[in-house]
Parts: sequence; structure tokens; C-alpha cells
Amino acid sequence: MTLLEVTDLTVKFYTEKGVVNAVNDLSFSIERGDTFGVVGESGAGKSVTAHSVMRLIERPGHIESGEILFKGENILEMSEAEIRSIRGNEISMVFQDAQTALNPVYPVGEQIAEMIRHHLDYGKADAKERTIQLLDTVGIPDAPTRYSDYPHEFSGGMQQRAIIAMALSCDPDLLICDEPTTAVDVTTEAKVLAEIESLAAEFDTAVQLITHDLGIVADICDRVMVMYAGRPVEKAPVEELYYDPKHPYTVGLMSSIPRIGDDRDRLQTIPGTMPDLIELPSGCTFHPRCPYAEEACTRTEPALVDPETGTEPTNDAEHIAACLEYTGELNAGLDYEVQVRESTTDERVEAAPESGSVAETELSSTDGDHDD
Ligand SMILES: Nc1ncnc2c1ncn2[C@@H]1O[C@H](COP(=O)(O)OP(=O)(O)OP(=O)(O)O)[C@@H](O)[C@H]1O
Repeated sequence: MTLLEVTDLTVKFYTEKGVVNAVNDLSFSIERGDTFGVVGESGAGKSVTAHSVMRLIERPGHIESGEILFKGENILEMSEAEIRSIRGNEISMVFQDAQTALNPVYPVGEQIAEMIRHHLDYGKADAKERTIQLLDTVGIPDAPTRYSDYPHEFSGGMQQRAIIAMALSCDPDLLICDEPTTAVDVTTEAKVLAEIESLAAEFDTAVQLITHDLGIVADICDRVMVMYAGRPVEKAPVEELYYDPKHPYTVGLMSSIPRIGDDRDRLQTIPGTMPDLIELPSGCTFHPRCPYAEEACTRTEPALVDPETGTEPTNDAEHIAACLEYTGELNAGLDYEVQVRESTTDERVEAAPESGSVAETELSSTDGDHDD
């Protein structure tokens, strides 16, 4: 049975300025042990999607329609007690502002042990032992001593790992990580991500990783969903997305990956910003920013289709995209090139949109040592 199956999810926020269409008709699924990336710029609806899965959407937000099946049970129809027993237990989440998840006045170890006692009904000594084991697993050096340290005695990277340990403490089936590394430096980021990856493998935990960075997705995800203005515009196994991106927005995102020592101004490659979600553009919501947009794109909203056939995807279709190119409605077509450069240490993919800019990313895995 599929672990998580989201179908036609629509979420709106009723604000004074108007109704924000945060998530529109979104469907995706995550299998057990899968690492699923959700990418897109700020405001794409990534966090709202994750919060919906945890049923944490609060007023003025409202889940308008859709189904969220977790192990076959509809999360949206569960009682408060049922959803509470799943949250932090079978599904746990590392939030964007992860550091605030630690209470500054209690030792880190005690906070994790408390979670374990609460959710797994462990005795005091067993909970402490499991906590120390977990701290050790996430790479906290000298875990038995560090157990009694307060959050401020941990470095940012160590705090982040402690939070991941906390999220994993109940051995969840699904770990949702919302930009888990925004608050840490680049070196720590690579280590934390490697940690999530190896722990997920060790515990057979599925991961939904939310990020705006396709480079991170390349490092650790199996499958990816690219979101734009509350909708999925492309879904694919990670390698296919990199070698053969089908949606112009994905190509634009790949162009935006900044690299150290890179003198090209990559962040400029997608002109404009995410549209106002109160008044979405007509037709394809990406058309105002798309270098290939034609008249048809201002009128017709593209459906997610199998790019090979241009038809509605079958259930087992792995790569799907929402662009009129694939339903034969564009005259000039898409004009970008994907180049694959291989080197001894990594593989790089480049995609060049019409503007002449080049998208590039690495398909190498992060190094997973534990130093801070
Ligand atoms: N409580 C709220 N009230 C009003 N609008 C909201 C609220 N929460 C989210 N939204 C709106 O929903 C849209 C999607 O937000 P969301 O946080 O999911 O984006 P995101 O892709 O996760 O972006 P980021 O990477 O910045 O977190 C945004 O336009 C946001 O303004």
C-alpha cells in the first residue's frame, strides 16, 4: 500500500486582501522508504502542502477539497485524537525554523527523551538510552555527556541534528523536512542532508524534503515534484529531471543554482517573480515569465501530461509535465538544450534556455562525516 497519497488537494487562505490560492489541485504520492523532493520558489505552496499533510492548516487557511491518504486512511477525516497520535509519531516534521523546536530552558537530551516516553511509552532509563543512541547516530560527538547540555551549548549544526534526532526518535514512517538547512552554513548543510539521507535509509523512513534548491534534491532525492504557484508543473525521477527537464520553469530553476567560483549571474535567469496568488494569471500561471510563452499559453491552462504522448498520464507514468508543448498547442516549441558533462568526481548537467543562460547542477552525493 502506498504510504502517502495526496489527491486533488486545494488549500486557500481567506485574507483581508482576498482569497489566496495557495495549493491548487495537487496530487502526489510517496512510497515507503522513498525520498521525495518538493521544489519551487518562495510562495510556491510547498510548506502549505506539508502542513496540510500534518493537518496543521489554521484559519484563515482552509483545506477546500482533496484527499490525503496515509496508509490508506484519510487524514482529513480523522478525529483530533487520531491525527494527534499520528503527528510526531508516524509522521514527523522538521520545520523551517527548526531551532525554535528546542526549548532553551531544558537540556537537549531530556527533551528528546521526553518525546520518546510520551510517544513510545518507554521508561525513564530506556528513553535516555535511546536518546543517547540517537544523538550518537546523528553525529553528536560524546553523546552521553552532551545529553545534559542546554540548546545554547550546541552549535547551530548540532542543534539541527538534535532536532532531526527528535523527529526520528519515534521511528516515523514519514519524515517531512521543510527547508531543514536554511539556518545553517553550507558545510553543515551538506552534512545534515547526508545525515537525513543515511538515517532515512537505516530506519526505512520515507522523506518529503522541501527546498528551493534543486542541487540539494539532486543529492538526496529519488523523485521530485516541481511546484509553481500552488501547482505541480513537473514530476519525475531525479535523474530524469536533471538530464531531461520538460518544463521551462524547471529549466529556469536549474539555471538559478548558484555555484562557488561561478561568474555567471544565474539567479537572474528566471525573469520576474511568482504571481499574486490572489489573482492568478490566466492560462498557464508561468506564462508571464516563460521565454517560450505564446498566445495559447495566456488562454489555456496546461494539464499534467505524459510528455511522450501528450495524454493524461497513466498511474505508473514516472515523468509528467504541464506545458502546452506536449499537447501540440505551441507553434514554435521549446528551445533549450541539455548538455551532460561528466568528470571524474561528478557529473554535471547543463540546460540552455533560449536566453542563452545555462543551467547546471551536480549529481554527486554529499560527503557524510560528522564534524562540525
Ligand atoms: N497564514 C497564512 N495567511 C495567508 N496566506 C498564507 C498563510 N500561510 C501561507 N500563505 C500563503 O500561501 C502561499 C504559499 O505559501 P508556502 O509557505 O506554502 O510557500 P513555500 O513554497 O513553502 O514558500 P517558502 O519557500 O517561502 O516557505 C503564499 O502565497 C503564502 O503567502
